[in-house]
Amino acid sequence: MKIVEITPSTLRGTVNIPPSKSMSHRSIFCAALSGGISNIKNVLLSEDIKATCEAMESLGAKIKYKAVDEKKEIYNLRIQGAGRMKLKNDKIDCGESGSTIRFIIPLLALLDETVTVTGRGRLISRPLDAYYDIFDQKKVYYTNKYGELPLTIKGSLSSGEYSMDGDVSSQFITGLLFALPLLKGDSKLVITTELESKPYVDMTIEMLNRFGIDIINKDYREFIIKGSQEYTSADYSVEGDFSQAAFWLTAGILGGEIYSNDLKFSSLQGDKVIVDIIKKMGGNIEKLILGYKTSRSDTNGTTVDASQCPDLVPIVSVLAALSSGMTEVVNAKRLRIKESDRLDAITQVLSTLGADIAQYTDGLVIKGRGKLKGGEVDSFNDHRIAMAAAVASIKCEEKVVIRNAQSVNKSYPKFWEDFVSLGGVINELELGE
Ligand SMILES: O=C(O)C1=C[C@@H](OP(=O)(O)O)[C@@H](O)[C@H](O)C1
Ligand SMILES: C=C(OP(=O)(O)O)C(=O)O
Repeated sequence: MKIVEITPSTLRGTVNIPPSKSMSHRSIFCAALSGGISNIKNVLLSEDIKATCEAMESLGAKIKYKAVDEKKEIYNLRIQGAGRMKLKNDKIDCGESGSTIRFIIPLLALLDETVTVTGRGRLISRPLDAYYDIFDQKKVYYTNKYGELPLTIKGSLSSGEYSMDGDVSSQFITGLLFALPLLKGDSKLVITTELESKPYVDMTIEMLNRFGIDIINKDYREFIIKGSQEYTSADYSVEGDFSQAAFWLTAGILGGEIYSNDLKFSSLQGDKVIVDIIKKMGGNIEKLILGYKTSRSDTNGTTVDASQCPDLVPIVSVLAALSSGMTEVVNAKRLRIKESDRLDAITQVLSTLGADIAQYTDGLVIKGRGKLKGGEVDSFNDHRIAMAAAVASIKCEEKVVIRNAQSVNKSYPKFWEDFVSLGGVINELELGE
């Protein structure tokens, strides 16, 4: 376990935002399913992306890694796709990556071979029921003890009508959109309730289009998927990650001046909305050529609807805890089934640091104050909680100690290095398990 002790300081300087995790997963999946060679450039080999690469190698893709910036773990990937998948390994470990497991399961259910998927940490119990319902309807055999991983599947999905609730996780919809075009016949995916995390579905469809797959989106209520489609190879360079940028943009508002570079303004990433949230709260944020500059500002509380940008909640809660007035985070039920129960984790962490915060079933209420106290907190093994606590330290009077600080490896292995490069003062301690 890594423990990071932070002595509060103002952060300032320039940070190159790491490549998007969501776009990396999607491009690697698509490249691996094509019959040719794709070059996927600017990939951060975080734990989750490594899980996706290994999973797709298990389906027959061959991946060559060329370091672009070894220190930052950024690589260009040359992916020889497997076309129609060829199962090389019947045990697939998705690590702690929800995206990897939810994107791959429908593909495995096309194979008609016995294959087991597993994972670690909270992934073991993160819900997959949306797929089990489909498997029951479509007569795909599966077995899982107590509803948890490992999950063994043997079956063959058939084309036709599929239906799914829109408020559990868009990752199930993405998973089906990857697999259904490969069936012989046409399919229709009906979303039975208002779809949450819509931008993630837009990102999926954009990536599928790049790789030659066509999906008709009927107002997020129905997706029409023609059968017998083929993935074609493509080259793609991964854009910067707005979910990660949110930490540094907020750090700039709380402290000195921070330049967050390598962001694509026309990105489909829903977490781009962090820019609007900061503006709405009264933060100084300026669009420059390469990204944004944020600088110390007095901000005010607001209402944040988390339904389309769940991953922003931990860091937006930090900003809210240090803004005047009340902030309400609404429509955030899904946060309870992420790497941690994020509504509970952020409430515990921020309360320990001295914030005034309360949780309810699907949201948070935060009463802001000028400063926090500091203290010792756990990341709950959740990367976004660790990173949010680190940014909160900027406005703490005393030291902040973060246990399980290695959880950042899931999406941003060089987070602590970037924190220090911006002037963060940390002491790291490695303890045995
Ligand atoms: O498809 C994706 O890349 C993701 C979808 C979101 O999940 P939900 O759809 O479950 O909200 C998000 O929280 C996750 O970090 C990444
Ligand atoms: C929830 C996340 O990822 P995943 O669902 O892919 O584990 C995340 O990155 O915050």
